[in-house]
Amino acid sequence: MRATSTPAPQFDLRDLTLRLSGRTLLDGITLTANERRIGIIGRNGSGKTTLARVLAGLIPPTSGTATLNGADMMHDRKAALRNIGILFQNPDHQIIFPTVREELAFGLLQLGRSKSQVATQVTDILSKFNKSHWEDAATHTLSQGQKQLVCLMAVLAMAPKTVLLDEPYSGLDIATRLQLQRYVARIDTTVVLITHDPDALADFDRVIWVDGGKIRADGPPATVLPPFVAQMHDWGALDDLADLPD
Ligand SMILES: Nc1ncnc2c1ncn2[C@@H]1O[C@H](COP(=O)(O)OP(=O)(O)OP(=O)(O)O)[C@@H](O)[C@H]1O
Repeated sequence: MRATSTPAPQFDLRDLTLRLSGRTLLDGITLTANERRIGIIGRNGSGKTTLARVLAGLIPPTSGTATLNGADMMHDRKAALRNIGILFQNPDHQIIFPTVREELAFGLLQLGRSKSQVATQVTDILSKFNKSHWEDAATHTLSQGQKQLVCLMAVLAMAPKTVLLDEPYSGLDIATRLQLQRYVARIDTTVVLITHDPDALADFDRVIWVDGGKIRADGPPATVLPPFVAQMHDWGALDDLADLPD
């Protein structure tokens, strides 16, 4: 009988720990995940962005392992480009090219595509978002929401298996947020969304609550979000903003 091999889980984190400057930022995180919509919530400074950076292979963990679809993002940069695309909170930290065309082309060139393939794919992604008229636009003239959409298109053009969005809606007005959320809802691959907005995760398959670099709760939104919101209100009644880090 032919042996059937089970595909590696999309995310496989084992005892992931990160210590920097004498502080433990991630503390023994272990989980596997295959869901299509995963939310990550937690207080400011709880370790969400740090976890995202380790997942994407941008920071090496101090100990433990993190693999995505069986590949170690830290040691296999080609696999990292295919597996994960990240949209950070501030598009100004992500956009480096003077025109939208060059910005969208960059990642595709990194994937080794030819110049003519890249030109076609840039045209395609702009047309998919009804933004063909943006191709020659100067990136510095775009609004925050427009820049965020350029970053999202740049990520999606590379067709990664997972799209990781780190607070993509902060700094956007309600209308722009709703428009961008609509684009995100249409993404037909796995989405990991880091957010402070519990409502944005109500329809998700799974929510992971990170607290002090550890997983405090992990499950469906209906289980994880109510205690999270209650805890946030309890903390809101304190004045721990006055505390300084150790
Ligand atoms: N390079 C670094 N060296 C030392 N400490 C760091 C470093 N980067 C982040 N930290 C600390 O790690 C902790 C977690 O930061 P992180 O940015 O991951 O939190 P977060 O949950 O994404 O927060 P926010 O919701 O505010 O974006 C914070 O206390 C931060 O000060």
